Parts: sequence; structure tokens; C-alpha cells
Amino acid sequence: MTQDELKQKVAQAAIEYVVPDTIIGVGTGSTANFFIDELAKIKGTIEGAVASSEATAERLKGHGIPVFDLNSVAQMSVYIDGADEADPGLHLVKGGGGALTREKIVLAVADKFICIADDSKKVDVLGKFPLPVEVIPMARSYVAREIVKRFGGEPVLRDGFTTDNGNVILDIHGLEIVDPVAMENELNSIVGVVTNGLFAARKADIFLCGTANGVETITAE
Ligand SMILES: O=C[C@H](O)[C@H](O)[C@H](O)COP(=O)(O)O
Repeated sequence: MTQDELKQKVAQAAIEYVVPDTIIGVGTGSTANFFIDELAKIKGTIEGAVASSEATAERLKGHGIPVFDLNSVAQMSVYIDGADEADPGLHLVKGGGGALTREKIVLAVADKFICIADDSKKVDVLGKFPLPVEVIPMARSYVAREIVKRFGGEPVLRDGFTTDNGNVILDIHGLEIVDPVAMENELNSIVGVVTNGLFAARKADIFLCGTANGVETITAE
């Protein structure tokens, strides 16, 4: 099976977790896009969705799925999104597409987080995928120096990329993230950091992992 076929399978499997007559949160990226296309087939059963990026909002609207502003939504049944890495505790690295901050905000309002990804995203220890950090542009150099001082690794500016919030991304290469919750919190304490791509303090509840043998439903170890 190709990687896209695996993504499609997990997207289909995620439909089972969509709660009828509620508003759901929708992530960003290629796997989330497959999910949006599946969601379109059952759009009449939900009230609508909150999008974690402009790209996702456009795709949802393109399918005629009502998109709500998060400020008018107090609760969501579920948040469904992909990931760049997932460890056995279901701590994630996200933000390869630069949508990490809005993703984390939408997730905060959701009752449950279903992560969907192919099995190439499964790792023992997070950090091989460069960890994205969204930074206020004027703080870029300061934040990069602080990261090196506190954690090591090599922060690299994502060239020519601006987030939906008008900020820049530093991708930290060469980390071995043994304590994802501690690193998430400490990174977020650096002045100028908007947020980082560790989803560890709030992690996935269920990981639907696409494998050659079918979709594996993984809960945290
Ligand atoms: O900013 C992007 C998101 O965090 C994505 O969920 C993540 O990068 C995975 O994307 P994809 O499904 O395209 O591998």
C-alpha cells in the first residue's frame, strides 16, 4: 500500500469517532485533508467544524461543511488531526505544515483527540523530525540562542515561511526528546515563543495508525 493509501484508510477509520450533531475540530496537513474529504460524505450528520488553519477552512468550505469561528464555540466533541511523530505514550510532534499554534488552540477546546497517521510516524523517542517552534519575528535570534543554550540542537529558520498568525518557524534539528512534557513547557516559557510543536501536556487519546495489515488503534502505554 502507498503512504497515501494508508492515510486514506486512517481517515476513513476516523469517521467512526465523529459524534453526530456536534461541532468537531479539524487539523491540518495531507492526512487531515483525506479526513476532510471523508467528512464531506457525512456532512449532514454534524453541526459543523472549527478549522486549525486557513487551508483547512478553505477545504471544509469547498465541501460545503459549515466552519465556525472558535470564539463562538465553547465545546467540541472531538479533534482529529495528523502528526509528524508519535511516541508510545502518544506524545506527538506536530507542525510540519506550520499550523501548530492554531492546532493546539483548537485541540484545547475539544473533549477528545484522535490522531491519524501512517506508521512511518511511529517512533520510540521523539526528535528525529525537527521540532517546529512558532516565534514572534523580532524574537527569532534571541529564541534560537536560548534554545541552543537550554537544549542543544540546531534551530533552523524555515525559509520564506510565515504562519497564519504572521510569525516565523524555527525547526530544531538534532534533539532527543526523552521528557516531552518538560520540554514542551520549558520551550513555551522562552519569551517570544508563541508555542512549540510538542503535543505532550495534552496528547492524543487514540492513535489510528495505518499499517500494511490495516488500521491499528493505539492507546497510550
Ligand atoms: O502543521 C501541520 C500539522 O501539524 C500536521 O498535522 C502534520 O505536519 C502532519 O502532516 P501530514 O499529515 O501532511 O503528514
